[in-house]
Amino acid sequence: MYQVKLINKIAPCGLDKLDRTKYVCAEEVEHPDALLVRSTSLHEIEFDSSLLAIARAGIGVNNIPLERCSEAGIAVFNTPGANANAVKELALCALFLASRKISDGIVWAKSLAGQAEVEKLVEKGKGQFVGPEIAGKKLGVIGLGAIGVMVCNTAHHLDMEVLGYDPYISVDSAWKLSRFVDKAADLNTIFTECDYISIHVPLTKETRGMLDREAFAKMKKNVRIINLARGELVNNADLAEALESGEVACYVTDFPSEEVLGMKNVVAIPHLGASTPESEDNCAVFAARELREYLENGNIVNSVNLPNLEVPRSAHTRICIINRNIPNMLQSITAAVAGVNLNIENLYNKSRGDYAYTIVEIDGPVADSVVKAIGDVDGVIRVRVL
Ligand SMILES: NC(=O)c1ccc[n+]([C@@H]2O[C@H](COP(=O)([O-])OP(=O)(O)OC[C@H]3O[C@@H](n4cnc5c(N)ncnc54)[C@H](O)[C@@H]3O)[C@@H](O)[C@H]2O)c1
Ligand SMILES: O=C(O)[C@H](O)COP(=O)(O)O
Repeated sequence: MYQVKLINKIAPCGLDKLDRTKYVCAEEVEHPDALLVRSTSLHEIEFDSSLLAIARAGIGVNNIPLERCSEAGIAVFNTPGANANAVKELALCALFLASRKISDGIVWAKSLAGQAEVEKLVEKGKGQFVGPEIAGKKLGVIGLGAIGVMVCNTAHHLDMEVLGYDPYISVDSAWKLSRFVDKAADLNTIFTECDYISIHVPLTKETRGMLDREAFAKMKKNVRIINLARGELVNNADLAEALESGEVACYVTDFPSEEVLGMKNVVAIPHLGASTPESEDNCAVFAARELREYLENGNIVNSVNLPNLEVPRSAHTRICIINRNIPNMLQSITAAVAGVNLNIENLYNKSRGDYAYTIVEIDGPVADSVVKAIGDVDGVIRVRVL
């Protein structure tokens, strides 16, 4: 039986994809083959040597120690695009929240409860919540992946002028992007020209703090910023200054922190971007399928730390090897197999950065001694026989 440890609440329709005659899925699992996780941080968690895979039912993997996983031969997966529509819808909502002082207005209206002539008070007091329309304004979108592209395309239909920036845009995203979205040559163009800026990039060493004092100083006075991606993309101390001085008119974030909650003109949403039944189901189903394919067939689909390699099984046995991307690996691995006179039916190998993945198919059983010989090859990190 495969043991899958559930770190967060995962939608049941995803768990249904894991056949209970082959899988145990529970919060308490002693020696897990796999973890299913959402946003809980795994950085401080020690992994059992049994652990083969982690599936993130969602996109951001900054809660997972990727380097440590790669070194331990643990494949990490996420679910690209599976919650993009939910975040796009919240981003549209955030555009209006950033403009129209809706959340302050709602709080104020509620505060009128119990007072006489509420209708009159409403008409008298509503002037304090005036905010601009988004039509005709310029929106800058940083990061044109699954979410960013959808935000751009929809904002165009709301009559905004849209500028997009992504130096690493994928061919797939480029195909999906509306021709009405203009390409920003650099971040400065987004900073200097836009009335609204929405950020949709992963949190990495490169993007951490990308909105800082220098960036705010270049922005138009009264710019409105939407951050549904990760709190750490913004330098909080610099943001506080920019909000205080009025340089930034409003900051809408899906990542409240104590610091941010203390700032003025902040609209804080409690990380609801992917919290729709549709996206929770999508992510859970994607993640469960990725785990099943990896555990049962050794196929890697949507990994964030290892090369993707998906090929149909066409022989009795599969030897799946995670190895370093260094010279002579294939020669050493095939020598270990040939040493006992086994014939290789198929051999697949793909690399990604410092790591590579090799599938060797043999038309018959494979002795433990062969597995040991492969495992002993310098540069081999993990061997599995399926
Ligand atoms: N609030 C939520 O609940 C929620 C839900 C999903 C995703 N997210 C966050 O949103 C991020 C984006 O999600 P996605 O599904 O669009 O991911 P994605 O991988 O499809 O797109 C990310 C895009 O960012 C681009 N990028 C990377 N570095 C960049 C840089 N320095 N400058 C400009 N562009 C850069 C990439 O090229 C890619 O096109 C996730 O990484 C996650 O942190 C939040
Ligand atoms: O990166 C993501 O996919 C989002 O931040 C969603 O996180 P969640 O699954 O914890 O809602």
